[in-house]
Amino acid sequence: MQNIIFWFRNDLRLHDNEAFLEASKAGTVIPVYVFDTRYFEKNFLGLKRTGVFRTKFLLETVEDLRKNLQKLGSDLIVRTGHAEEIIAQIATDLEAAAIYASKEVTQDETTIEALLSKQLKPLNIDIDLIWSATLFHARDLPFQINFLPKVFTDFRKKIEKSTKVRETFDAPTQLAKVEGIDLGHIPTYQELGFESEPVSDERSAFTFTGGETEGLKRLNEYIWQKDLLKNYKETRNGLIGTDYSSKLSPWLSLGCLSPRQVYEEVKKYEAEAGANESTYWLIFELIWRDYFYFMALKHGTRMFKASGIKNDLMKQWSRHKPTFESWVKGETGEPFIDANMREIQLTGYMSNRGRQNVASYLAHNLGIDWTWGAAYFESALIDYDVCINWGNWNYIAGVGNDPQEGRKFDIAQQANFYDPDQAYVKLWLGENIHS
Ligand SMILES: Cc1cc2nc3c(=O)[nH]c(=O)nc-3n(C[C@H](O)[C@H](O)[C@H](O)COP(=O)(O)OP(=O)(O)OC[C@H]3O[C@@H](n4cnc5c(N)ncnc54)[C@H](O)[C@@H]3O)c2cc1C
Repeated sequence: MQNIIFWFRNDLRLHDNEAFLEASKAGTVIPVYVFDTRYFEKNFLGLKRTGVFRTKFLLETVEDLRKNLQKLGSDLIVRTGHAEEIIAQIATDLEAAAIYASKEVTQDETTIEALLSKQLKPLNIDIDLIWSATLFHARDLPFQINFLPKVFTDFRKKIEKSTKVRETFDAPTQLAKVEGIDLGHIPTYQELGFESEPVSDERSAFTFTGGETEGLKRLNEYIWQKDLLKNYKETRNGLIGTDYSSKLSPWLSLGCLSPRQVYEEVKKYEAEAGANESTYWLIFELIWRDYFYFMALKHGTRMFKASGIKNDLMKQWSRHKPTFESWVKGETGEPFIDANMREIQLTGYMSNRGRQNVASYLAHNLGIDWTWGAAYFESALIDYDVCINWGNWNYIAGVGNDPQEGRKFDIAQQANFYDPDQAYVKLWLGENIHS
């Protein structure tokens, strides 16, 4: 049987992984994961692109993936370096016939794909990139990507009317042994440039562990064991604790969970326990997630520029560092903002309600270049997803497609409504809520 390299990227799972399944059918699959050092470098703000909370989650995820592959008779080759060089080297050493991987959509990721493709050309090795990140398959969109509707509601209505979510793929049940190559070790925090692992905070709303196994467990706990889905729409704007929203985002972002798996579980619940607005709303949020992926596909690098996908060159942004730093540290003097910014700094997680408010505050109240906020989120968030993060920031900063021309929140009103007794603010800022 010919050797086929499977390059794991942001699809760190065995269930519903079409690319992996195809690779395992095409020959002896050699699973590889590369800790690409470019993602651990510092960005223009001097922050590591992948901060310590996401690193922890990623390390746990790769460890879990390796264990799950071992259970099927295979293993995971782990390397640290530049993905295109490492994958091409392994392919050469093992005389691989082809590389399979999941397709990505954004600039850095597609650049790496192109670099790999270039390295493979003289070796005459094919690369097969398979779409796997979204609920609705890119090929099933009822329009060409250039005609992606400018408004989310139009997108949602069109796709719900004419497109079916494809069925999930089962995980393979048995795999061939990986032989003739050093498996390599999962890097330590120090090897990735951190002094130590993060300190956990007992106030955290995210207390879970990385990996497909834990992701599937949380999905089951959220929908079935704790029966939380049935009230999701009413609780989702909560601020404290693990259960006000699903907390599936870190697993979805690394691909430990597939959105179609979540969809099927929701449908199963609806069939058994009944559908309601809440059960639909989780799917509605996954459609938002899809929208940002397709937006990234359509608009490319524009999403990362201050002028945004709208190419708004008129809007002037401040780049006043001390003001930005006060936002990062949670020292703006606005308690609701400061509490949220402390939470993200100390845990890597922040509620959706918090994210909307702090992003609006940075862009509209402080007038700071919103790309700084997005880059800070990239470093700090445990669930960072390039499409969702930059897409949401575009939207809130008013340089996206939002017909409302930006989302300026009245912070005091939001705090009164979502944190009426100040329990959240007190949790993060202490009893005397002056930051
Ligand atoms: C400025 C800003 C930046 C954000 N950055 C990210 C990011 O990097 N990664 C990320 O996963 N989410 C991001 N979000 C979206 C959202 O805040 C998180 O997905 C959500 O808070 C995660 O918690 P949950 O899984 O409990 O969400 P739930 O409310 O349980 O939602 C279920 C799932 O739906 C998707 N979803 C929910 N809200 C949104 C949304 N607004 N846009 C797109 N998809 C959504 C997520 O995959 C989420 O896991 C951002 C939102 C804002 C306003």
